[in-house]
Amino acid sequence: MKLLNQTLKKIGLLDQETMAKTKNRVDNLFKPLGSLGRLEDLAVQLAGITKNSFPTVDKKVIIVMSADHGVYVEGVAPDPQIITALQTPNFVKGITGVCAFAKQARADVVVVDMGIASDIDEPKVINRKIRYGTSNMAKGPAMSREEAIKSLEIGIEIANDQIDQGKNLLATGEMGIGNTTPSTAIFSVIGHLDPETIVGIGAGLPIEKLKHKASVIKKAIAINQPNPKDAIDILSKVGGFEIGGMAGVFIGAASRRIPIVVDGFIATAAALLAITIAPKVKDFLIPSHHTAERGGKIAMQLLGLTPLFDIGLRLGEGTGAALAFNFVEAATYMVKEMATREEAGLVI
Ligand SMILES: O=C(O)c1ccc[n+]([C@@H]2O[C@H](COP(=O)([O-])O)[C@@H](O)[C@H]2O)c1
Ligand SMILES: Cc1cc2nc[nH]c2cc1C
Repeated sequence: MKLLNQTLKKIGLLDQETMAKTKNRVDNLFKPLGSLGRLEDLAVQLAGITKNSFPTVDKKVIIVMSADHGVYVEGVAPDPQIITALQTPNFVKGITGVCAFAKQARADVVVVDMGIASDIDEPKVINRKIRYGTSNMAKGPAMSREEAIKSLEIGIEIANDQIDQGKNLLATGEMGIGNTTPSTAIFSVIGHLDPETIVGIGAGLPIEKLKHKASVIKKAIAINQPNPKDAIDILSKVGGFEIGGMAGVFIGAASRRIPIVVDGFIATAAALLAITIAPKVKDFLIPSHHTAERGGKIAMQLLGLTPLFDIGLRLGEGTGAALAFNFVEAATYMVKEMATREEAGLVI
């Protein structure tokens, strides 16, 4: 709890002066006013985060967190649970979806075992296993409050390690068979929503099983009664180890004034927990895409952010975040490389 509290105390506000200076430069670039759309907003946000009108975001990393879920036994996911353990080493081998896009974006991928249900025989996967999967949230809390805090603090430590190594743009991704179920529970609790109105197919659950998935989520909420105002309570009762880890990464990045990209449905649930713990974290978040998962649009509304693009992604892993890195870096090139009217010698 000490690391979490110390980190929360360090989170500041966006620097309004640098933002105003950058907005002025962007408005004076030789182009029609506002014609570079969201890239202009990104440039101003990055200036506010870094207190620098000309920030560099060339050292990028996607932190992929893996874990398993006790609620899997309720039949809420289409794939064998072992896929979490099988796919996780593939992230360090460079052969997954997120690795392909990270390579294109010149980003590192760091992989963390937060609580996979079996041991991972791959030394490059960082072993921060809290437990061999959460407990079944349809029967009781997914984890203890201590474990929830531990997951947040591991996320903070991983973010700090990466930033200490020089990373200046972070993102989170995840892998966890069944994790759209706790994510939907988190949105339902914080948004006071009936799970049936937002539940989706996840990695491809047959439509006829959706009602069952919603009923499992409803049962988990009814049994555990998470307090919608206490994100640590929600995380412990209906969350997951990788979800807590990602929430910790968001908090850690914000405390160091490092921009951080939010990926899809599960990462959005983690970001929502992070801003429920510390509302100031929101200013440091950059949402990548609208996931095609059914509740995705509502999830983003709960977070209060508008993603950069909507191209039907629903893989997770950090794939959307890796693509978004290109937009974020482009915004910094726009400010640096384009000339203002004055710099271009124009007097009209
Ligand atoms: O990020 C998303 O928007 C997303 C949407 C649906 C599924 N996923 C991925 O699919 C897995 C979870 O799906 P499920 O059906 O097992 O709950 C997990 O490994 C996620 O990375 C990810
Ligand atoms: C193959 C596979 C890859 C994934 N990557 C993220 N979630 C996933 C789920 C499955 C099933």
